[in-house]
Amino acid sequence: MSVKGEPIQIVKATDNHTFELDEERLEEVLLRPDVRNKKVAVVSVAGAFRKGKSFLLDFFLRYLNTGGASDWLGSDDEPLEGFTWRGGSERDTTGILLWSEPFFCRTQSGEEVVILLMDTQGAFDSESTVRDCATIFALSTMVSSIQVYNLSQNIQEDDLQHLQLFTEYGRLALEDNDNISKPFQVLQFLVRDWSFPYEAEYGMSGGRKILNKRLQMSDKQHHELQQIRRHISSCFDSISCFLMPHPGLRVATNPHFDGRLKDIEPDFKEQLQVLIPFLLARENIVLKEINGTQITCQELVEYFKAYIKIYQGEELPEPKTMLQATAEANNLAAVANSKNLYTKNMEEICGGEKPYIHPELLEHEHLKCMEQAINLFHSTRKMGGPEFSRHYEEQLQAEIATLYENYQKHNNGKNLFSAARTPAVLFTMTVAFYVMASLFGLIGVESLANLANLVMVIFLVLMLTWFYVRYSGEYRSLAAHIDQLADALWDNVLSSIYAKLAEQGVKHALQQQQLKAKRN
Ligand SMILES: Nc1nc2c(ncn2[C@@H]2O[C@H](COP(=O)(O)OP(=O)(O)OP(=O)(O)O)[C@@H](O)[C@H]2O)c(=O)[nH]1
Ligand SMILES: [Mg+2]
Repeated sequence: MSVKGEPIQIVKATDNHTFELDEERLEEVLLRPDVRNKKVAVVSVAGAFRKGKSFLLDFFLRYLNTGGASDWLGSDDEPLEGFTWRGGSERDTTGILLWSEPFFCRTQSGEEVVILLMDTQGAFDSESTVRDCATIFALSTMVSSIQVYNLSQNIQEDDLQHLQLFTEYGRLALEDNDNISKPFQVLQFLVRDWSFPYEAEYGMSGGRKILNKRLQMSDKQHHELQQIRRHISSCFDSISCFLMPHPGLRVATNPHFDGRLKDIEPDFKEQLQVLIPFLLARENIVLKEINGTQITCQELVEYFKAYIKIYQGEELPEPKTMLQATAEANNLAAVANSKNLYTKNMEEICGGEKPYIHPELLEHEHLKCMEQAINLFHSTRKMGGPEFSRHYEEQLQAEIATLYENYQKHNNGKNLFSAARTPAVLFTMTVAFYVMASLFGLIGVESLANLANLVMVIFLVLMLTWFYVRYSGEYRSLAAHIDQLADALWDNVLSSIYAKLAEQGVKHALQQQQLKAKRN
């Protein structure tokens, strides 16, 4: 008996690694008048590519299609149809698919609800980025009430690591992340081709045994292992595991196998009859809840639209491969270390308590410290290779440039003359005119001596006024005018005289340094 309906692609992968929601087709299914106001259960199967996800979903279809009748598994000679599945090593399913026919079922309270089946793109194929895989897994976990995590042969630590990464990507997208209620509902680990029934028997109880072992936490465990386990438990309301036997070599290797029951090992069929009712029987089905409230099909459409928008936007951080993330962390740590070395060396030269140093000398020291910092960056072992590190070296140089700018400003602030430039200029002018007045007096040119005296008094008065304004905080605009006058005098007259004197000083200091270096 063939199943009514067809798989419809509701989430499509585009060429530039983004996903698009086919709202029209989604609404065709979920906004049907007999469906839209009913509560909904969404069962999704996700995991690595080529591991029999679509194949399994077709048995889910058979079960729901017959309403769970005792002979739901079908006859021996019937090919398995529904979500497309096939043999081979290349990926098949892409994006997210939904079965076009919703299934109705009456819960124990007598309410009629809708069950939807969802097939997903397999993770870790050679065409998908980490972000693609994380998006599909996160999206399907967010909209489903039961997420079947399909694994091959065992639950390995890397399976848990990926689960952690993907669920974190999902949790990040949920706005009401209060960290108290768990963001997702049922997680069903499904281990395919379990080959150690003598250790843990097929089915639920063996699954529980393995799951307890894998998710067990102990004080002796490394912090990293504990953290993964804590994270996974904090994401799902309920977690269980089921161990599936191998379906037989004809299923796994025969290119002409079309899903007929007679080609499938009896153990596999037996366990299908345990697993599927456990997930889909009306007394077990879990309805989709968001923030603790059961939602209808119509509401699910809105959530779907909102969630996909988040993944299309730029606001979420990009999930990376392990090497990329580690290399990034290594390089950032090396940048921070090198920057610290620069700061430490520069602090010794021109830090808070150190006296003013001439700008040219400061630049000389800055270049020396920067070279040391960059050498340290080069000599630190980092993952990712030189190409990858180049970008971080540029970042280091930019950060050092900013630090240097601040040191320059700080150093200038320490220059007594620039801090007290106005009084110094006024004082210099007062003294200069006093000397001039005395000289003119000495050679008997009284009129010029009087003029110089007058100018000296004016400068003296300006200086006293400036001091008064600075002390009292009154007439501040007057002080600003005096500052302007002093600046003009400094720029046009005094600075060139001072610069000549300073140049001589710096030359002398550099010569001394070179001599010292030669002697050493
Ligand atoms: N070893 C093994 N093979 C299986 C099992 N179930 C199905 N297969 C075979 O695995 C192959 C792939 O099945 P699909 O259902 O297309 O796999 P999929 O996970 O949907 O693959 P993608 O859509 O590419 O992600 C088929 O040849 C199936 O016959 C199983 O439990 N164990
Ligand atoms: Mg598939």
